[in-house]
Amino acid sequence: MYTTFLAVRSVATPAEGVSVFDEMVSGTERKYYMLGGKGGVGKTSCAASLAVKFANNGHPTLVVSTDPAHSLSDSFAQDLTGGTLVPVEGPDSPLFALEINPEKAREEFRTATKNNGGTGVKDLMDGMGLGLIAEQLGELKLGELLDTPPPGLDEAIAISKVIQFLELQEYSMFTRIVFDTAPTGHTLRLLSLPDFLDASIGKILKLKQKISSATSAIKSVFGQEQTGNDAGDKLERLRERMVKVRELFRDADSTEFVIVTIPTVMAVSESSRLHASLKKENVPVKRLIVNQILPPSASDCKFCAMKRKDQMRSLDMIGSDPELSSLTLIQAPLVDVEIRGVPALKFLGDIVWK
Ligand SMILES: Nc1ncnc2c1ncn2[C@@H]1O[C@H](COP(=O)(O)OP(=O)(O)OP(=O)(O)O)[C@@H](O)[C@H]1O
Repeated sequence: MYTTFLAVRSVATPAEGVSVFDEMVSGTERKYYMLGGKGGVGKTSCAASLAVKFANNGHPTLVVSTDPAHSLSDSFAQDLTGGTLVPVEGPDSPLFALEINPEKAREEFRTATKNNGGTGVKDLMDGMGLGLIAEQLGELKLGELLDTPPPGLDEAIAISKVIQFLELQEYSMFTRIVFDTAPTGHTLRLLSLPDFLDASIGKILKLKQKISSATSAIKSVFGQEQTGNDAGDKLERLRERMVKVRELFRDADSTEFVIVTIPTVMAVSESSRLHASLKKENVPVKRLIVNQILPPSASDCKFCAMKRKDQMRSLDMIGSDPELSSLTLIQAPLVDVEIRGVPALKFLGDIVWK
């Protein structure tokens, strides 16, 4: 059995009589929760426990991971891999998981782009004496961009894939969607990425348009069959989805980014920087989970006493940090067993999400 001591304290208390979780669970319109923070602080455990709690409170819920390490499978102690919707056994209402492998998503996108246009268009252009435009297209280096992706591109493509899925009928049932996001650095880069993608994809699309009007003029002279512009369409759809992701991240009515941290000076400092950058990007943040707090004990060993004192200092630091002090603080204890499987996640969820 799990034993714990728990304190959920609010620095900025939510509206009188309304608990943190009441606010999160109310309403049947779709809401997104994104959990982010430094590696290893407990994002996956908190995300999975929130998803279990939503499902146990009547919300058909989807929990998404774009982490190549497949930590959701480990956390739920069930095989949730495969890149498609997988039901999670245990909760009262439907809970599904979706694990997207970012590297695989980029590879799929690259293959599709290559097959549908990349080299195909170039060969066609060469054959028609339009090598110059083909070279220009080559200079845009889409292949290279996908071979050596800039930081965050994998996650961006993976998240855009999730957004694409969410448009499908089978996903319409979900009223709560919980993202177990990538670690801090990647998350930040991802948030600034859509602007970059927007610019580079826009450039590619313009050139594609130029080429297709040139080729259709030539084709109409020689009576050749018109080929599709699938790669262009694909890029356009990726661009549209990236814009959607950016809007979704910033929509305070439907989305909340929850920062997860641990009580160490390093983690708190990083969380403070994370909140500052999220604010700059207009991403709505209301809550900060401080996870793995040592519970008090009557018979304290010297190590525990020292450790707890250290943790208290970090908590005080949060209280006086200009970035973090305005957030609702949720303290979660370090429990004495590893949190794996639905019963353990329910246990953690009942502690964290009150
Ligand atoms: N409050 C807690 N008490 C005890 N163990 C915990 C607690 N929170 C998390 N853990 C354990 O810590 C480990 C890391 O947790 P988790 O995988 O949730 O972190 P993460 O931030 O998602 O990590 P990563 O960034 O590597 O994906 C796991 O073994 C988990 O069971």
